[in-house]
Amino acid sequence: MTLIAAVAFFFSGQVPVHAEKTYTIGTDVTFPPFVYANSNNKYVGIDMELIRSIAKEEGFKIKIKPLGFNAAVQSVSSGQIDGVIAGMTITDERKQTFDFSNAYYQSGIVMAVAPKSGIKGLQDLKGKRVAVKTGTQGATYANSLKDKYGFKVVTFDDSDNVYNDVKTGNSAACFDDSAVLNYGVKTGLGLKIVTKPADIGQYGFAVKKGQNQELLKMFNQGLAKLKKNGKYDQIIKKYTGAAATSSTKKANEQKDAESNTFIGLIKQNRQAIWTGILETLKLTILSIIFATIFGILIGLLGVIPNKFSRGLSTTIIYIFRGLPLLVLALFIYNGVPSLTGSKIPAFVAGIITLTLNEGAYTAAFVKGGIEAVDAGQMEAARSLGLPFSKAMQKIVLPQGIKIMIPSFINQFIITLKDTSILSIIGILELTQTGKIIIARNLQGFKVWTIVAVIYLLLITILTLLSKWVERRINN
Ligand SMILES: NC(=O)CC[C@H](N)C(=O)O
Repeated sequence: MTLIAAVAFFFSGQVPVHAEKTYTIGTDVTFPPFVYANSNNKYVGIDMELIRSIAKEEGFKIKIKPLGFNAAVQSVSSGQIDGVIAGMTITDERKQTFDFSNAYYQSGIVMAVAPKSGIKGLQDLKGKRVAVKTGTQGATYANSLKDKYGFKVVTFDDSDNVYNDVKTGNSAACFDDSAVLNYGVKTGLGLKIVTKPADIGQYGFAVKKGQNQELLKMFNQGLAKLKKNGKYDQIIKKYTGAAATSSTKKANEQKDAESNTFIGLIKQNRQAIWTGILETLKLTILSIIFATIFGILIGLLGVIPNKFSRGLSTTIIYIFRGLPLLVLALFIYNGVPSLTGSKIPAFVAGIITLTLNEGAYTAAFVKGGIEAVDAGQMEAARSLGLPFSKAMQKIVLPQGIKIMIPSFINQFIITLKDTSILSIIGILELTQTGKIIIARNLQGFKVWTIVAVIYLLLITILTLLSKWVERRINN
C-alpha cells in the first residue's frame, strides 16, 4: 500500500489534475442521440452539447471521459471523476449515492426485437435470452421481470453490443431507454420496439453525494438559462427533429458502405488508432521498466540469507501474482480512491497495476534463476573468502541472468498484451480504441482483426528487439 501511495504521489506531481476549474465528466461511449462519437471521433449528442453549452454559459471547463455507462457511474461514486452525464435516469436508489441536477429529458424502458423474430411481447420470452446494459435501469427492469416471464438476462457494457446480440439472434430481445431506441428505429438501427414505455423517469446530471455542489449548482443555473434562451430546444431539435434523423439515417447507410472495407476503416479511424498505439506503447515501456526494477528487487530479497526479507518477498509474489490483473486494476483505480479520498489518474493506476503484477512474476523467475545456479558455486566462492554480496554479484548473478533472459523476454511480451486489460479503467489504449470504434460502426470482425494485427506487429518488434539485446548480453 505504501508503494502504491508513493508511486501515485510521484506521478501526481506531473499530472495536472484540476487546473483552473476543469471538471472531469464521465459519459457513455454510445448512447445516441445523447452521446456518441461522430466520424471525427468527437463526442456529440444532446448530453455533450448541453454540458458544453452550460460550461460556456457558467464559465468552467470540462474534460469528457467516454468510459461507458457503468464505469462512468462507478468512477463518480469513487470520486475519480467529478460528474456523469450519460442519459442517466434519476432514481430513488441512485439518490442515496448521487446528487442529481434538475431533469433535462424524459424516457422510459422499452423492449426491442429483431423485426423478423416474431416476438411480440414479454409473454414470448420464456426460455430466451434478453440483452441489457450493465448497471442501467433497463437491466434492473429486466431482472425484476425475468422470473415471472422465464427469461435469462445477459449483460453487456455498451448499448451497441446489446443491440448486436439481438440482431445476430443470440438474444431474443433487449430492454433499453425508449428515447434511445426510438431514435435508433428512426435512424436505421434495424430493431423493432414491441412494448409501451415502462418505468418512465427523468434524465439528470449527477455528482457524488455531497461533493461538487458548486458544479451541480452551475449545471442547474446553466440549464435554466439554456431553456430560457431557446438553446435547449435548439439542441433537442438538432438531434431528434425529423430533418436530423432522416439525414442521420442516410449518413449511416452511406458510412456503412464506406466502412465496409479494411482500408476504409483504417483510413477513417487513422487518428484514433494511432493515438491508441502510442498509449499502448507508453504503458508498455513504462511498465516494463518499473516492473523489472521492482521484480529484481523483490527477487533478490527472496534469496538473501534473512528470514524476514525472504518472507516479504514470498508474500509480495504470492499476493500480486495471485490477484487477477483485472481485479487489481479495478481495486487500484476504483477501490483505493474511495478509501483514501484522493484520486489516481487512470494512466498512473494502470502503471501501478502492471508494475505490481508483472513485477511479481519477474521476482519469481529472478528468484528461481538465482536458485537454479548450482549451490556449489556460492559455497566455493564463499570458501575462497568472498563475502555474500560479492559472491552473488560476481559469481552467481552472471550465471543466473543467462537463465533468466528468456523469461524476461516472455514477461515483456505479456506486459504488452496485458495493457489491453487496462481498457476497463477507461485508458484509451489500443483495445479501448477498438471498442469505441466498434461501438460506433458495429464492424466487430474487421476492427478486431485490425487491432489484433497491430498487437502482433508490436509484439514482433518487441521480440526482435529483446532477442537483439539477448545476443549482445550472451556475447
Ligand atoms: N447511458 C445509459 O445507458 C443510461 C440508461 C438508463 N437511462 C439508466 O440511467 O440506467
